[in-house]
Amino acid sequence: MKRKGYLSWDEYFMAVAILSAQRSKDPSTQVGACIANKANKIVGVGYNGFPLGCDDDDLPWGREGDFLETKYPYVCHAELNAVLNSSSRDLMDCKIYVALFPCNECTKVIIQSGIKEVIYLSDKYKDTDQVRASKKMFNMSGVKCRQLTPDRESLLINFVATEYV
Ligand SMILES: O=c1[nH]c(=O)n([C@H]2C[C@H](O)[C@@H](COP(=O)(O)O)O2)cc1CO
Ligand SMILES: [Zn+2]
Repeated sequence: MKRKGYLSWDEYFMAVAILSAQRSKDPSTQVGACIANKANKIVGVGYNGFPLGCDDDDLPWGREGDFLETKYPYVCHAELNAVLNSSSRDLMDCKIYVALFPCNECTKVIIQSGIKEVIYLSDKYKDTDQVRASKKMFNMSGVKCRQLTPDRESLLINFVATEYV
C-alpha cells in the first residue's frame, strides 16, 4: 500500500518556494518562488536578492531613510528571479508558487511570461495600492490567483545523515 502523508503537488511546489527563500540575505523578508509547468515539472526557482555582480555586503539591506541607502532600488524580487532563472523560454500555462501575493512589478513579469496561475499563502499587503494594481492586472489578463491552505502547518528538513542508515 502506498505511503500516507506524502506531499501534494501544491505543498511540494510551495515547499520548494519556501526552501528557496532560505537563500535570501534580506534580514526582514525572505521570499521564494517556484514555477511549475503543466506536467508538474519545476522549470524555475528564485528568491529575493541583489543583481548578479552586486555584492550582498556592498549594498544596503535597510528599509528606511534615503531611498538610495535602502534595499528597495536594488533588490530583485523572487518572482522576477524565478522567471529569469527558468530553464525554459516558454512559461505559457505554467503556475507560480509564492508565499506572498506578488507586487505590481512582478505581476507584469508574470503576465508577460505566459504564466496562468498564481498560488500564494499570504496576502498581507492586500490593502496596498501595489497589490490592488496586481489584482486588477491579473483579472484583466485572465491569470487565476488562488490562496493555498495546506493540510500541514510545517515540514521538517532533517540534515542528520543517520536518519538514512
Ligand atoms: O512579491 C514580492 N517579492 C519579493 O521578493 N519581495 C521582496 C523584496 C524585498 O527584499 C522584500 C520586502 O521587504 P520588506 O518586507 O522589508 O519591505 O521582499 C517582496 C514582494 C512583495 O512586494
Ligand atoms: Zn515583486
